[in-house]
Amino acid sequence: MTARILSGKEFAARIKADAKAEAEKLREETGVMPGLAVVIVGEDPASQVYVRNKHKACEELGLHNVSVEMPETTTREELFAKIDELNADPKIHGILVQLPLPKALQSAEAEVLERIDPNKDVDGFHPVNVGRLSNGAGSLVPCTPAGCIRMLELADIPMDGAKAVVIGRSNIVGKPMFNLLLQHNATVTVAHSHTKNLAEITKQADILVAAVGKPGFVTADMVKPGAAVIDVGINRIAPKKLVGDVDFDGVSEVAGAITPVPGGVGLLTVAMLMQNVVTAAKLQLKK
Ligand SMILES: Nc1nc(=O)c2c([nH]1)NC[C@@H]1CN(c3ccc(C(=O)N[C@@H](CCC(=O)O)C(=O)O)cc3)C=[N+]21
Ligand SMILES: [Mg+2]
Repeated sequence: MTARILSGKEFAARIKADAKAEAEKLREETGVMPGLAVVIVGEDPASQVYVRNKHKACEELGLHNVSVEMPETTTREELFAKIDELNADPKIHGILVQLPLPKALQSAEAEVLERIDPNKDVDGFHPVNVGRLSNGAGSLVPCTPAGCIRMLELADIPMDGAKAVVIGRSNIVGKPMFNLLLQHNATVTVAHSHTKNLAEITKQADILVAAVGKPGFVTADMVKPGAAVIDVGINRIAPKKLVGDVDFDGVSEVAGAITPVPGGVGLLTVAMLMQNVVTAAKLQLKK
């Protein structure tokens, strides 16, 4: 069997088209065009692809967008002041502070994320939005997991009653993915680096999500025949070679559906960010 390839390009195009229509309607009705600010502190080369793709997507949708570049030596207070300024800026509806922060600011990461107005938090990382998601009332949900769920819906892959296994328990992917799959009535297991007999668990999954950060970690022997395998890994193994957490060639012989890297989940992440900017603009107009 050869798996159906779930094209990030195709699903991202649908998510962006919906967000674009919503943004245009909002502008007609209120005169407001949603706007995004991306704050980048220092120069992390891995972040640059993402920032470039985000910028292109904003242009494609006609969204207002600004990049705020701050030096590596930025202090916690300077970053707070910038966030306060963006929180107060009526043209900016979404604020994203690119992670990881430089070493000197990493201990302040939680404070930085909490400084962002929760209704402008298009990453969905603010504790208020984490709580809303956990309570089932999330509107600004982390882009990567939200994009994966939207793709499963668009691809008609059933979540209701399915057994889902998420490998990885990060705040950015694993935990919000758990909450979203649960809300869609999947039976969800979260596995991680301390999990025993991992393959025994992953082999039960109808939906297997890999968010580990290790190239080729998920191999064919860990996958149930016919399963949907979502590869969230972004591992740069050479300057121009990006691979996921899934051994794509081996696993695509066993799985029913699989996302490639590149061209998979990364594109969904950017598309869902666009949707979150529009959603954030609506949240602010309601106030
Ligand atoms: N506050 C914050 N929010 C984030 O969402 C965030 C972040 N910080 N820091 C970095 C990571 C990484 N990330 C990516 C998203 C899309 C692609 C992407 O567009 N990938 C394409 C292109 C890959 C390529 O050609 O290199 C693909 O997979 O096909 C990559 C990486 C978002 N992140
Ligand atoms: Mg992918």
